[in-house]
Amino acid sequence: MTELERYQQWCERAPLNEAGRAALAAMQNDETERKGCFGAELQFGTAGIRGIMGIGTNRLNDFTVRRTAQGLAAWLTSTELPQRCAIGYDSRHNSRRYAELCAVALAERGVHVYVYHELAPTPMLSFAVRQLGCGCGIVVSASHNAGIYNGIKCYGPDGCQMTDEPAARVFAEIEKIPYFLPAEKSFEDFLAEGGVEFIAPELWERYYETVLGERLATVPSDNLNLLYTPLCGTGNKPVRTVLGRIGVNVAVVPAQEKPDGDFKTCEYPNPETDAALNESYKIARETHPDLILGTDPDCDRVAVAVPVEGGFRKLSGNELGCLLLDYILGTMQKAGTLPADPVAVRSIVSTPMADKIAASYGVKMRRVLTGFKYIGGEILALEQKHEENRFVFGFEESCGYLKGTYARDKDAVVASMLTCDLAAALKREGTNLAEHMDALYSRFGWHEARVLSCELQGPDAMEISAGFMAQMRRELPKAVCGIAVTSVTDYQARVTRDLVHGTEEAVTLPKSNVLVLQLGEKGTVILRPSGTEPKVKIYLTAVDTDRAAAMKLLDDMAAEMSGYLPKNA
Ligand SMILES: O=P(O)(O)OC[C@H]1O[C@H](O)[C@H](O)[C@@H](O)[C@@H]1O
Repeated sequence: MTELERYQQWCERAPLNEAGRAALAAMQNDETERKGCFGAELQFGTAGIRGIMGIGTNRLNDFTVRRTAQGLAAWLTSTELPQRCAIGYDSRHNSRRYAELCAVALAERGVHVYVYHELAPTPMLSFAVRQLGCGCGIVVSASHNAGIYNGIKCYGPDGCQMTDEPAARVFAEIEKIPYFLPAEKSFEDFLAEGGVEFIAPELWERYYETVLGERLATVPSDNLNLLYTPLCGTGNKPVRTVLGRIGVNVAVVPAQEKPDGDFKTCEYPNPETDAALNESYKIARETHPDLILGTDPDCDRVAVAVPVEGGFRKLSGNELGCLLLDYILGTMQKAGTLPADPVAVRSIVSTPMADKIAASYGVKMRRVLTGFKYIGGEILALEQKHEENRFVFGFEESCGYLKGTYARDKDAVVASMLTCDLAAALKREGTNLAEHMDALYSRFGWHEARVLSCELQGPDAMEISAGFMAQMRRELPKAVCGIAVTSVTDYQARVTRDLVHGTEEAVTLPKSNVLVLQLGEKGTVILRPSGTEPKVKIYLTAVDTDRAAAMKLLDDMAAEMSGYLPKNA
């Protein structure tokens, strides 16, 4: 179907209210807007289906949400899996509404639905899927995206976001479903009949106990003064509960304490950005906490900053990953609790420094594609061999971390707890996370990293990003900053070409639109389109035994590589 045909179909058949009809009419002569709304249908990306809320096949709205849940229900009812689904949602506009629409779509097909009675973190949904023996799960959230977005993340029976294969099967079901199948019963009807029920408060308590069970510290962290922000999302209650129980003195950023779909004072609540903590910095200048910590709206990722002379040093996702990895492996090794043949996992775009830290404890780091679902997939593979206790830690440079196997998605609650315990232990030794990080750099080499990204505007974003990757494949740089490219890995073609020896090796990871240029021991350049936002990303790493040299190289690499970014930004 063409964009115009889709538009026409909605004009004729969509049961819209007056505002909806007016929005459709306004698009008639506005090709850009129409293309944005009807130019495509929402697709599964890095983290499920995500899009701007609005009218059309390419937007999140009652019809596309209902259809997605109907597709999920069609898939579930065609399997032997338990006919149960758990649903969670965050603080975004329409999140609760979409959660109810999803519940109805599943209950209509005889699936028993459990819904959180109030907003809850993504990892708590993952936990609920496992605890309640569900065949699938849903989180209504667009994670870190700006407030105009929302999304539907779909989970499998292991509590992990669906990986490519099941997601493709669900997607095939979604595509068979017409957009405007009316619902005969309401959410309240199903609640009254028992087809839908709220998740019991006991599960919250069990989750807290489980997270606390992952603790490594043996003394309270009551020497730590923390400034915390839930960034207007779901973290406020669970993070404060867990940190309270380990003794941390927590002050909360008032303007960001309550749920707010507009994310006022943090319009782009992405923990990868320094700006996510701007409001916290204002307060910290007055209150002088030991540490600042923020969790993103669905509380699966965490941002951490340390007050340093003259300001604040925000740790990157890679840095916190290295600190937590070293803390976990070091503490477990000392306590004699490190399992035999431990498994730690990172994504291919996360820092290789973690591999060196892991190796120093005799642990081999596994690498997976971008998307925490692939880390969850590694845990599932271990579980199938009854070896899940070998999993010690998983992380991504985008600020997602998991210790434990009780959830199969990144968990900012457990990450906050471990970070605070480590910070408290360091404070007792007269140091802090920033200095400790620098000590790791001195030991393992300075791995300076930066992500360049370019936001693509307008309805042609997908084509521009595809064009960018194709162009890079056609005209691969032979050198970056005068450093020869020693190998190129194309995850799409699933091959690594060693340019020094002229050999080729097959890539074992699934196909993905990613290109990796290796600059010998000096660094890497990785290119991929984002799967959650209209962006292309270039991940740079510069390595040197000298800090200034690594930073200089990184700056030079950034200057050179930014010239390759598409121009419509
Ligand atoms: O780089 P993107 O595709 O935009 O994804 C950004 C992040 O989104 C989600 O949080 C995924 O779980 C992460 O794995 C990913 O790194």
